Amino acid sequence: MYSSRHYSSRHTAFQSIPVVDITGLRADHPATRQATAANLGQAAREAGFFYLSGHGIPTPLIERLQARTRDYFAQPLAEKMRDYIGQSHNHSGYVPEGEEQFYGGKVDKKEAYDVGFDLTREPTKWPMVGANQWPSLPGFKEDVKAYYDAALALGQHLFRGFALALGLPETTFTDQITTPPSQLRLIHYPFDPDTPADRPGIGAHTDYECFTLLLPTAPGLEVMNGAGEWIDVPVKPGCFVVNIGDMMEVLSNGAFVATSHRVRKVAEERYSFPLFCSCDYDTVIAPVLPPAEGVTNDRYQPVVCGEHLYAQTIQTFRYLRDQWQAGTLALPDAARALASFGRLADNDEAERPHASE
Ligand SMILES: O=C(O)CCC(=O)C(=O)O
Ligand SMILES: [Fe+2]
Repeated sequence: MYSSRHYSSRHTAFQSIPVVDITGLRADHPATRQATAANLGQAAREAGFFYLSGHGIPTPLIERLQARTRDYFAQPLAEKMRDYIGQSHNHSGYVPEGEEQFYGGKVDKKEAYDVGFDLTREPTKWPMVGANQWPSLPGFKEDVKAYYDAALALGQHLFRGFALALGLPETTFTDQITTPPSQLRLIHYPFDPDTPADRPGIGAHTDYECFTLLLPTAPGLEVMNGAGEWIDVPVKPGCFVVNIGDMMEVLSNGAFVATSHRVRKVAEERYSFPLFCSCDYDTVIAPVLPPAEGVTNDRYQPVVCGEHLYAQTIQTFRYLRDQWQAGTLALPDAARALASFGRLADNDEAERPHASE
């Protein structure tokens, strides 16, 4: 879900992130939808990170998701490990602290439960799409699925908005989204005053997919602006946080840039719920526009959406990396080194890790 990288000089030196109300995306009148999409486009260009209001997801769905998540993580580790992600076929389940490791980074102080598009007619031909592993906790599956479905539908609205913002037919992306490898993570950042100050909740990274719809419960999230400064993203009641991911950067030929973000050591117990919105696994992601200003013609090469995601996941999740290093699992063709987007890719070649390391 993440690649690590620094900042993009194509963003402004914003000191807070903009708010975009997307109520107008549901309007019957095309001009209203277009005007709303223009606001989306501006936020995606200038910051790559914004609050989303007018999302339309009912509060009880969110409250039930949060309550189930609290109950789930309050269980003993041995109970949670019964649904360890390493025993699933579609990369779903419990992710204990230390399972994910990023290049050169400290181990994140977090645990998670990951679910994907719950495609129960198994087997599928895609490694990250299939039937989810669900814990036996009563109501968990129902409430998490209900939230997933609502958030995925919201994501489809945004995909239509981004298409308009890029000057494309409204259904350009949604035509390619039927069984996407879009993951919802339930993340728990435990509060532990003894954690060293430099051990983050999540180290700096960009997200791999097109965009992310995030619901946080407490402060701690920071985003890097175009001047390389870390800017606080406090919780804004009633709003989601949206950020542009790697695939949208490619699609827009650099007009929208995936934005680096991180979660610092938390000052209170924190939960957050990102839905990583992707196109279908086999979708070839290639620029749909001429290069943005300052972007060379060959900067963005076509990449198979799911392969990019899977390759990055193999390199960061211990259970997959072990299989890869043992030779029982191959990286997909599209494998790129981690951190191959944005400024790190432009300027810091020497820092970039390689898939073989
Ligand atoms: O917890 C958060 O607020 C951010 C999580 C995040 O960046 C991610 O999961 O990719
Ligand atoms: Fe992220």
